[in-house]
Amino acid sequence: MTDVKVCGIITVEALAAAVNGGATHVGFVFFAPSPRNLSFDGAAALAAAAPDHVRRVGVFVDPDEELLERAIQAGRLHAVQLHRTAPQRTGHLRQRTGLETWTAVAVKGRADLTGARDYIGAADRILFDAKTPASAALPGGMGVRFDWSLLDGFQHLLPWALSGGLDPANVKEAIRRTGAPLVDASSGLENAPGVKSVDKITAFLQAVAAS
Ligand SMILES: O=C(O)c1ccccc1NCC(=O)[C@H](O)[C@H](O)COP(=O)(O)O
Repeated sequence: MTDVKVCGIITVEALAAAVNGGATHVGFVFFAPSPRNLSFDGAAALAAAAPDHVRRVGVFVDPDEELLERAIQAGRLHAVQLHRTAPQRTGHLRQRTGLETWTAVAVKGRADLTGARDYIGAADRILFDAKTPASAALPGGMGVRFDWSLLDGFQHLLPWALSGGLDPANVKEAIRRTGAPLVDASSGLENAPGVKSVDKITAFLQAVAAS
């Protein structure tokens, strides 16, 4: 069975759809420019509504330690996911927080994959996500997909996840093609940026369960 992270949840309705549909992880974004950005109060409210068996992952872009600490407490986070980071910084934050730590590796070409090896000993999981354009405001959550064939024959030395442009229509093929142990989606489960669709979340989780 493939694990699923529904990322960018900001309402209890979306949270309930993810939990009831069998998501193993939910993602709370703490990045002000994102349409999915959560306040600390918002994160606390969602955490109070979430059963503990569904892992709460905080999503951060090169965060300072105060933001990280406050978000971890508010969202009672089980894990942190770091974008635009580096191995040493990741290892430092992992040690400081004591939490499971994911790092996003932005992929456009095969050379991008090799950077994942630098996180051995620093991160607990690699999230292979599509590289968003340099001009984009966000490093994730943009519905950009990378060429899954780049993962062909890649030797994964850490637990990993597949992300970037996944939606209810393509996730089965993504799992078949890559063998991903965990899939992560955000904008493909929305009707507009930041507006999650209960129907799309449900359909996504059903498609994963059927794969
Ligand atoms: O989702 C955001 O707004 C976001 C903002 C800043 C950094 C990361 C962000 N999302 C990270 C995720 O884990 C997304 O689920 C992942 O990038 C895939 O997004 P999508 O292509 O929209 O499914």
